Amino acid sequence: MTPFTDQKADQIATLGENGLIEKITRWMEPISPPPPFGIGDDCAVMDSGDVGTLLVTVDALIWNEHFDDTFTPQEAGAKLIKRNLSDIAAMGGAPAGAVIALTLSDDVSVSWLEGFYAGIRETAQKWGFLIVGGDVTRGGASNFFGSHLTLMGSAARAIRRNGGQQAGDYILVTGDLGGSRHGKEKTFSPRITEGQWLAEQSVVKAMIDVTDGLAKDLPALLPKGTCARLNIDRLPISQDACKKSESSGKTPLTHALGDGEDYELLIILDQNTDPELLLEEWTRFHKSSLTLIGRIAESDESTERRLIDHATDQIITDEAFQHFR
Ligand SMILES: Nc1ncnc2c1ncn2[C@@H]1O[C@H](COP(=O)(O)OP(=O)(O)OP(=O)(O)O)[C@@H](O)[C@H]1O
Ligand SMILES: Cc1ncc(C[n+]2csc(CCOP(=O)(O)O)c2C)c(N)n1
Ligand SMILES: [Mg+2]
Repeated sequence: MTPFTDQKADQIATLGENGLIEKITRWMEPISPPPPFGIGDDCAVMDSGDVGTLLVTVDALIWNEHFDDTFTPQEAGAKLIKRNLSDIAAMGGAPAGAVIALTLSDDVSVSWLEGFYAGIRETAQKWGFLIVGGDVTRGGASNFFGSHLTLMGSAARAIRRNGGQQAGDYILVTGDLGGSRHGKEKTFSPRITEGQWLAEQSVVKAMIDVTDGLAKDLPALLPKGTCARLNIDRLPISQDACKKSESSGKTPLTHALGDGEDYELLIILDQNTDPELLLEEWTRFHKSSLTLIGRIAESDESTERRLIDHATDQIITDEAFQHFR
């Protein structure tokens, strides 16, 4: 029996990425605790007694899915590390050690791999953690390169996706959004320092990193019975999103909400605080920007977990990035 099928109804493409993870969550239920200890957050949280809170995350870098021939091998290696660091940042953590699994076809170049590992080495050194092992396995005769990094870390206070946020709380985002294929997919810097600083602020309730686009990652922070009311004119839309819109025929807003690979932090702030105070403090410590983009609000069924344009009351319908679609 092969892992593959010709039956459309049985293909993961019919299910979509979210549907597949929902299924896996159900299949795993007896052996997988609820988040943040199991499936459902940026990292899994493990209680390690007196060492503090441990974080674990795994993310892939696959040829023609996450990088292409415009990448140098160093950029590809760095991206594998930075994608995982972004998830540690989203919990307010620091990286501690990692293992790498490679799945390679026979024709992968040794000199390319050397460059790939140089990118890994430089990036891990920059962020101060060790690669403690890994695995190599064969992925067919030709044209396959897959890599997976399992990264462990720790956090004094791990910020979850669900931190008891509710209608009235503020929504903020670091950096700017959209157009990542124009360069940010290679040059982004994971928001590790920013994530740790935010975790020290008791008014920060919840956090996620924006990898699939605001249109998908913001709903993951919205409790049942709520929506996000956004001040669209305040949304930090990148220059690259505007550049992209010139050739795509889509609006810069559509790119900002749906391109993905922003690797920014999306933050929920307690409503019983003045967000201006946090924004002011922020500028004293960080070069990157932080923007207040809206608030969580109560919703009816038709607007539940949707993004609403606060100025017009219209539902924003943009699609985010999804695999298997
Ligand atoms: N194959 C799988 N088996 C078990 N759990 C999974 C699997 N794939 C994803 N998950 C879990 O589902 C949750 C959501 O996964 P998702 O990949 O969307 O999060 P993420 O890692 O933050 O996103 P990204 O991959 O864009 O960085 C996470 O808790 C993750 O550990
Ligand atoms: C060759 C190539 N094709 C497509 C893209 C765009 N892309 C790939 S993965 C992803 C979102 C997060 O994925 P994941 O859920 O795997 O973390 C996006 C926006 C790219 N960068 N390079
Ligand atoms: Mg994440």
